[in-house]
Amino acid sequence: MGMEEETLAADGSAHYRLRCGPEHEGGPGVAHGGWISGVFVEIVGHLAVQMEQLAVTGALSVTYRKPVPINRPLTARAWLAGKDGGKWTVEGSIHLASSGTELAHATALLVEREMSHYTRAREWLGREEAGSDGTA
Ligand SMILES: CCCCCCCCCCCCCC(=O)SCCNC(=O)CCNC(=O)[C@H](O)C(C)(C)COP(=O)(O)OP(=O)(O)OC[C@H]1O[C@@H](n2cnc3c(N)ncnc32)[C@H](O)[C@@H]1OP(=O)(O)O
Repeated sequence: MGMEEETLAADGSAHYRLRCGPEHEGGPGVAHGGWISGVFVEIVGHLAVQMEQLAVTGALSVTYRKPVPINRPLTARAWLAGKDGGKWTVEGSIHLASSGTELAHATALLVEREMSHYTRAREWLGREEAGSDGTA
């Protein structure tokens, strides 16, 4: 996703240097919105990894404030905004490195899981496909 460096701050927030390459161009000189969302999924998810907790993204809301330029140094941050049992609210932002201006902001709901999540997912897929006649 164009991540070049990650640092963890003492307050637990994660800070990144990154850049959007031309392969993710969504309009002349600017990033595709899917790349921006993908960066957020990665950085909010990685915050849980850093805290040694397996969690999946249940919901992600992105506000695209300004076009994100390709081929320019960017910075990003992710931080824990709240926790309610096994549900985490994690926020993220992407900034133009030269000015610090916020270009996009995200709020994500992460849901804690055990590794059995993936076994159940495979079992669920098996049931779905067994019930399908293949014409869907
Ligand atoms: C440079 C370094 C870079 C490093 C990069 C490394 C990358 C590493 C990082 C990469 C990271 C990649 C990460 C990825 O890409 S994860 C991939 C994308 N996400 C998924 O595939 C998840 C698919 N969805 C599910 O599996 C289920 O729907 C989940 C598990 C999310 C919930 O299933 P379920 O509902 O059966 O779970 P529960 O019954 O235990 O519910 C628990 C609680 O959560 C509440 N709830 C659930 N969903 C929502 C919702 N949408 N809004 C509001 N609330 C919601 C729910 O009401 C309940 O609340 P409460 O009743 O307890 O109050």
